[in-house]
Amino acid sequence: MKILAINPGSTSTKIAVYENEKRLFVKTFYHSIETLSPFPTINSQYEFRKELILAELKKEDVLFLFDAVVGRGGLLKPIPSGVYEVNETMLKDLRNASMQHASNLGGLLAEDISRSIPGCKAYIADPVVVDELEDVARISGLPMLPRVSIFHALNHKAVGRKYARSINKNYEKMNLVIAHLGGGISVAAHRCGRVIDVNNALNGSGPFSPERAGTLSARALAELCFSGKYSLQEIDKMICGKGGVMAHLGTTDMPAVIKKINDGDANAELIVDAMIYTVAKEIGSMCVSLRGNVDAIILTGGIAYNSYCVDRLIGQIDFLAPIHIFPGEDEMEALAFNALEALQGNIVCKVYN
Ligand SMILES: Nc1ncnc2c1ncn2[C@@H]1O[C@H](COP(=O)(O)OP(=O)(O)OP(=O)(O)O)[C@@H](O)[C@H]1O
Ligand SMILES: CCCC(=O)O
Repeated sequence: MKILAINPGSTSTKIAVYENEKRLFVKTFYHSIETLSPFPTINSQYEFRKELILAELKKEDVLFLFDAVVGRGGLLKPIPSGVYEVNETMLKDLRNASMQHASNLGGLLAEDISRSIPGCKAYIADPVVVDELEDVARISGLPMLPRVSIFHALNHKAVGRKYARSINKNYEKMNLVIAHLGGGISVAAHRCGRVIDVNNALNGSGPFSPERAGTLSARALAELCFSGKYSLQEIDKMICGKGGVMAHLGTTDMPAVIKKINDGDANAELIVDAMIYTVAKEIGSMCVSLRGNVDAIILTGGIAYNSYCVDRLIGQIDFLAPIHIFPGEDEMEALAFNALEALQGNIVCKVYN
């Protein structure tokens, strides 16, 4: 079985081709701010990203050989974890998503490319809107603003399963707290294979991150909104894109920030320590969601490569449960393996409606 996986990110498009479980090639196209600035919306980047992918596949001579094309899915309606065959309802919701997110292009590109290949399936797997919250975790202090599950579901699930396999256990029988530490940060309580609580990593809840503001004072934010100084778009950017470390230090490049700290920048040190402190508190809170019954805490995402951040974080949470580090992310492999399982009939595809 040959599978094409597509993962559109805010500043990159990653593609990978798999023959069953073997990766044949992977390619990351980085998109500079200058390249993307002519596009007013994420959806308007569609043709640009599609042409890049098709040109690469032609170069590799694999264009018409796929059994499935699988894309990272976007801001759909909340859905259970799993693999979904792309259908008309999904395409419509991806085109009209209420928020911009690069992963909205994943399902659209998968369907478009698969259409010209006879018998080829189009899938998405574990999109950012995977929702397995317990009822109590949905309720906020305002009925009209319930808590919402938006997080790095694909990598959370892949890393949870990988850790369980590494100790010959079943992910569905374990209790894990997983923290994805990337440009955005999500911390989730996984109880027996279900994410019963997680911060909304996109929309201002939980820890602050390299580019997101995390939980803010509601009243102070309301005052900012009504100050007349900012548009909704500008406030949106403060919450997601230009918040967090970016707002304090003008960069999301954590290795560069750590270098500043090593060169004696006390303010950079304070900001990174503060970010780590918010992550540690969120991890503690997810341990409470699991009533202290936690088999392991797993740290993943780009920042998990960095010993400064990881050591400080561990220093604050090591009394809670054993900690394991899975740096980076496994999203391409997770997409391809999910598609392979669906093609082979080992899992039943879910229907989006
Ligand atoms: N070796 C490293 N040491 C420290 N930080 C790193 C390292 N590599 C990447 N990062 C930081 O991790 C963040 C990006 O992480 P990652 O690549 O997991 O996320 P992303 O795909 O950009 O965003 P997200 O994870 O929110 O989808 C950036 O802030 C980057 O500076
Ligand atoms: C929260 C979902 C993925 C991301 O944009 O960081």
